[in-house]
Amino acid sequence: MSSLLEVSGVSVSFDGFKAINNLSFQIGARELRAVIGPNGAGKTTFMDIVTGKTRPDSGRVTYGTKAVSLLSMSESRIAQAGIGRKFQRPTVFEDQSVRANLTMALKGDRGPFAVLFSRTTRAQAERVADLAAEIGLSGTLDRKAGELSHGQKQWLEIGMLLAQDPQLLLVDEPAAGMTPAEREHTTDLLVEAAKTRAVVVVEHDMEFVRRLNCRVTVLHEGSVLAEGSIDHVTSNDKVIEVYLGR
Ligand SMILES: Nc1ncnc2c1ncn2[C@@H]1O[C@H](COP(=O)(O)OP(=O)(O)OP(=O)(O)O)[C@@H](O)[C@H]1O
Repeated sequence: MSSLLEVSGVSVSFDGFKAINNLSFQIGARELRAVIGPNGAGKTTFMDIVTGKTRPDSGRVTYGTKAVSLLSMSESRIAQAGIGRKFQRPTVFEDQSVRANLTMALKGDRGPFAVLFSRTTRAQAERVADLAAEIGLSGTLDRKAGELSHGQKQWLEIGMLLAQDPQLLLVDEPAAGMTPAEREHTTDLLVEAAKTRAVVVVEHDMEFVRRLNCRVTVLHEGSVLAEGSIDHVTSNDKVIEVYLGR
């Protein structure tokens, strides 16, 4: 399988402390991957490097069929090239409807002004309806985003990212603060999204990771400690020692 993203031998230090240490990581074009590891393992820094927020001291990061280097690209160019990132806290426009939030997120630079004062084309309306169905918010399109539950806001934000049609989606702790039913829906949503793109999920909740039913990468001290199925990594002695506990 050819990789969509390839990180090779990447290191980065902050004030002499190696947060990422000779890290290598690959993900295929239609793959769901969970990234786990103890606090301070380097999960956030890894995503910061992929999205261009942090520049590594050494190593390579290449992306796409032409294997272009992301290291010389700005954060906004990396986003335009199809890498989307969902942070832990949802950042939807609370005063706008779910429909307006999704419409604004569609490709084509539709800011709030354009959405409020120009007509939405039929194609855009259909795309918004499809996205709402995909994230399970079809029944809430006319409600203000601020009225949604925490879980629904997270799904709306995932929908807004999907509206940009990213090839690689990085998602930080999507299950945090969700009810069991919301977690289940989130699992389905991420599994579905990964059928047409690569999705990396950073998550601490092991039950949630198990339900994703995907390959798992365990980070520790800025490197890959173990990688494989959930059963493979959770039976690894080193993983038990540094992360899961005995
Ligand atoms: N800008 C920075 N300056 C100094 N140290 C940093 C900086 N960013 C990260 N670090 C350090 O690098 C290490 C890795 O941090 P990172 O946030 O990537 O870990 P993490 O795996 O995401 O942890 P958590 O699960 O707690 O979110 C930590 O020891 C952290 O304190």
